[in-house]
Amino acid sequence: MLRIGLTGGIGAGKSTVSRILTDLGAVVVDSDLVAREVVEPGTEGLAGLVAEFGESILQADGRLDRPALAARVFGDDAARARLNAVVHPLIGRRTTELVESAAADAVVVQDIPLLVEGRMGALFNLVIVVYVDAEERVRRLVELRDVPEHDARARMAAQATDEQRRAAADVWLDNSGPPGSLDAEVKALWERRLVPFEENLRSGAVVRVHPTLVPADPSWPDQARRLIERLRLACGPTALSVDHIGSTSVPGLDAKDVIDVQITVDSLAAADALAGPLAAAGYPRIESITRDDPKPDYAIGGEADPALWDKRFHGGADPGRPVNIHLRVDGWPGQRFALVFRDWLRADPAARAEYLEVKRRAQDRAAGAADYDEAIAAYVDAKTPWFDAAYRRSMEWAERTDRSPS
Ligand SMILES: CC(C)(COP(=O)(O)OP(=O)(O)OC[C@H]1O[C@@H](n2cnc3c(N)ncnc32)[C@H](O)[C@@H]1O)[C@@H](O)C(=O)NCCC(=O)NCCS
Ligand SMILES: Nc1ncnc2c1ncn2[C@@H]1O[C@H](COP(=O)(O)OP(=O)(O)OP(=O)(O)O)[C@@H](O)[C@H]1O
Repeated sequence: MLRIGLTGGIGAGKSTVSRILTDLGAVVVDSDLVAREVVEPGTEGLAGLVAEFGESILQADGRLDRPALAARVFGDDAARARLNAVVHPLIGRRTTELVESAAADAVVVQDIPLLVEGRMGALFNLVIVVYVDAEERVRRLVELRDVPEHDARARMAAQATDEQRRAAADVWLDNSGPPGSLDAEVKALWERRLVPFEENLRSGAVVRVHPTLVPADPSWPDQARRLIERLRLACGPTALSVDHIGSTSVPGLDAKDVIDVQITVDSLAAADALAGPLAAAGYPRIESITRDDPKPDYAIGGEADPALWDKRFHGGADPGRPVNIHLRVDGWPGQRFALVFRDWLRADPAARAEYLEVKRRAQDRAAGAADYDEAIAAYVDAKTPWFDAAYRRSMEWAERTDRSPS
């Protein structure tokens, strides 16, 4: 089962996107509908609200007077917090039941207006944000849905900002265009990313990309941050630290469009214990980067016992975001080097330029390869001699500047 979180500010078009996804075959769980269900007459939810806000929030027929409650909570942070404290746990429980009843191969889309506010992003394999500028949202709510303008604005003020939503978004859908303008984009997302992602997740397949350099992407650190949040959740306290490493962690450095992350653990046995949870979260283990090289790490730092370079290696199931996940043991040379090498490149423009040249040559060598495995092997081989020296240089730099990895 692939779990997608769908969110956006009020009036941005979540329901519109949900409908397109439902037509394509997704199982949609709508939090606004669940929120209504848990306060139906006779429920624990409605009793809780009456205990909190009094009988004045009931209509004559005993049902919740929604406009009356809305008038009390939008514009009053404390009252809204009391409302949320009553209903959110009930919404969460019922949502879990609905999600668990979906088929094993379902793409489940949870439409959650308050996903960002509730910091729920890491619970999902992917977060989709629907965006429309606030003034246009007000216009649509007032003109198309008859929402009073002050109510629309009060709700917006009670929600996350566009900037906060952008930071949480793996996929950003701009719904500023005319009706229907998102149809093709959502269909392409479904066919090219969500369906293959679900298949990969179920079969344990990982996404591989040919080693081609792309210009530095300023959104890499944000993408890594979301990946790290998901990995922390999957690993729990067994992960002593989860860090963005590699070229995508060095601002301005062109790189393969693959995010590298290091999970530090206290033993290889601890890394092995994480294989199951990581695979379930969409990050299955790979035996080796290349077909012929059972020890994928660079044979560098010759003074150290090669066994101390051992690690576990995982990839990702999302076709839209290739990742390399390195599990290494705390204090072993490879674990330290990953962090020191990153910090050295961040601090030293000349080292960065040198490394870029090495990567360009490696890319050229990989370009002639017959298949993926050969290409990666050629790419890694071309970089290894430089890495051997870079290991010593970066470690010397760390000692000289008295840096422990930041
Ligand atoms: C206050 C209530 C009774 C008003 O009902 P009403 O029918 O007017 O609105 P409805 O529930 O359809 O929500 C419409 C939109 O308002 C916004 N909204 C609703 N509740 C909240 C909230 N607690 N905080 C911020 N925005 C909210 C969302 O964008 C939502 O999509 C109702 O919104 C409610 O019970 N809210 C608490 C549950 C909740 O948080 N729901 C939203 C996400 S799960
Ligand atoms: N591209 C568009 N152009 C114009 N109007 C649109 C567009 N997309 C959606 N709308 C309209 O804007 C309004 C809000 O859209 P929708 O109901 O999908 O938003 P929502 O994010 O689900 O809102 P809510 O937060 O209330 O659940 C609706 O009346 C919808 O028909």
